[in-house]
Amino acid sequence: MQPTTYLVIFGLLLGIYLTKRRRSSSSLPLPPGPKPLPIIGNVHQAPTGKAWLTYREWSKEYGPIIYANMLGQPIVLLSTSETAHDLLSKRGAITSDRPHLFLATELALKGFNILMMNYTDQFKQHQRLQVSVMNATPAAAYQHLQALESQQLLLDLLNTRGDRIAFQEGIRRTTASITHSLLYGFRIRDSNDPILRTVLKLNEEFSEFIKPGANLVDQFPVLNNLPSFLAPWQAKAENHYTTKYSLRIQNFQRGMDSKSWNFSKHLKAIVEKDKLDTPFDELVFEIGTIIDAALDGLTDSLIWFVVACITEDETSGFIAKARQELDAHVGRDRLPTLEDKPNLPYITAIIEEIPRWRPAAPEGVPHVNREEITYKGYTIPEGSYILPILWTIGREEAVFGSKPDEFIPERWLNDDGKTFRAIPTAAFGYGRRTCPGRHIARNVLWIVVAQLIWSFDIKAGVSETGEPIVVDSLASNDGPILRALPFKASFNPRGPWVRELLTKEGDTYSKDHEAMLDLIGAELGNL
Ligand code: HEM
Repeated sequence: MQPTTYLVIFGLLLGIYLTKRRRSSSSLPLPPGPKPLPIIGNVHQAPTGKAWLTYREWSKEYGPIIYANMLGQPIVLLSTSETAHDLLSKRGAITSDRPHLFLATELALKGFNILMMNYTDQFKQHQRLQVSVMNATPAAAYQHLQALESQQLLLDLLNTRGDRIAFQEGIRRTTASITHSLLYGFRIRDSNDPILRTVLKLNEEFSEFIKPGANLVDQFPVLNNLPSFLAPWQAKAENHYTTKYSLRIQNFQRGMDSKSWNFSKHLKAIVEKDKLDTPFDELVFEIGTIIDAALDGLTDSLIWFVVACITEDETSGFIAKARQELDAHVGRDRLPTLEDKPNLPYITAIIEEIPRWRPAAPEGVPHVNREEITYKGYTIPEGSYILPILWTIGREEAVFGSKPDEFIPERWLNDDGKTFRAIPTAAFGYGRRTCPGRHIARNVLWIVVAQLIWSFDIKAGVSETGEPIVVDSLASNDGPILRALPFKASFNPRGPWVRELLTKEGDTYSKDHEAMLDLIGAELGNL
């Protein structure tokens, strides 16, 4: 490189540093963390992949609250339930904003994404809309529709024996069909459905956009003035936005045209009735973002459950324990339903253990503090990106007990095996930005997991020579959504009663889906 090039890069870095540098009024020190270099801070130590593993190591060295600085941007990593609750829940009034998006992501979103919106009055209005369809009471009304899709998954697995299909696709169809039914009133029958494929592609693209350093323009916004043939991110972002826009408008219109009740109709009616200041496009994008947020968390958690089954330590035998409970309380003549939940605490413990063991967002979703904070003798500068590291928080032995890397549902139960220990969950985030879909998520996971355990022996897939294929329970992508790498599994019915029951119940596509949605609408209308 020419010396002038070095000079230009240095100038740009200095510019970024000076713009982002925070001035503190406090005399208290910053929290501990890896030693920074002048100007670039800790950029040279930033993890290049699976950051949650590095952050866990840092927490062993520096403690529960860590400070790092990326080109002047303060980053605060929290590794315990206590620090996350203190800073994100108790001080939620000042720690519920989100970071500025990178420029390329801004271009791709053109401004609106509720997940990344600051905690403003406009956001609170959206939150009220979400609560009307997602808090615990309305969530309970969706259980029959969720059970219908779960039953379809069982049938699909039964008819293909699981090992001959990519069972992951069957799970994805199920979660996509639940979400699209509720939000827009139509089912997804096939994992190759073009709507589902487009949502997945857009989610994948979005994950790429938000990665630090994904596009040079994120670090050097001035580059956006280059002619478009030298600025490839512009076309990429425009294409992302237009695809998303047309998908969302089409889905919303389908929701409106559908004969039955759905979230789109319900939320539009609230906006009109309460004369809310929510523009049409914003409502349409809000509903689309709910699909994006729901789909990955649900699908990946269920796939991690299959990993837990395949890699379970024979001595812990969590499947055997769950079956004992199912056999005692449900029997073999019917599938378990959410109404059985009070009698099946071990299944509920499994549902809590899945996202502790493999959190959908292992590095958390960043919060931003609008004011400087003093905490435990440290100062946290205003505008810090505060990350609850859900991977590490869920592995805190003082809270969750020993062997935190292992899948042990018992950690959620008292010694009587029936009542629950009062331990904080981490997987759904904290404070005013806690996942609003957590009630729906827990119900979906509960129904699908209970019915899968009731129906199948879930084992590793076999090689061409008939040997079980070993699955590495840590094999995953690099995030930000934790996804198991593809693997084979086999789903064999536990006994003849399974096929008998599922065959007798028959194909779910002949059921009156619209009537089920209308029943939900009537129930919500009575709340
Ligand atoms: C196992 C499944 C799921 C997991 C583990 C999960 C986890 C999370 C986490 C960690 C956050 C960020 C919280 C924070 O900022 O502190 C979040 C946000 C969100 N989740 Fe979920 N989620 C799941 C399923 C769902 C479902 C089913 C829905 C919708 C039906 C949903 C809708 C949302 C939305 C809209 C947000 C943004 C909230 C905000 O920014 O205020 N999630 N989720």
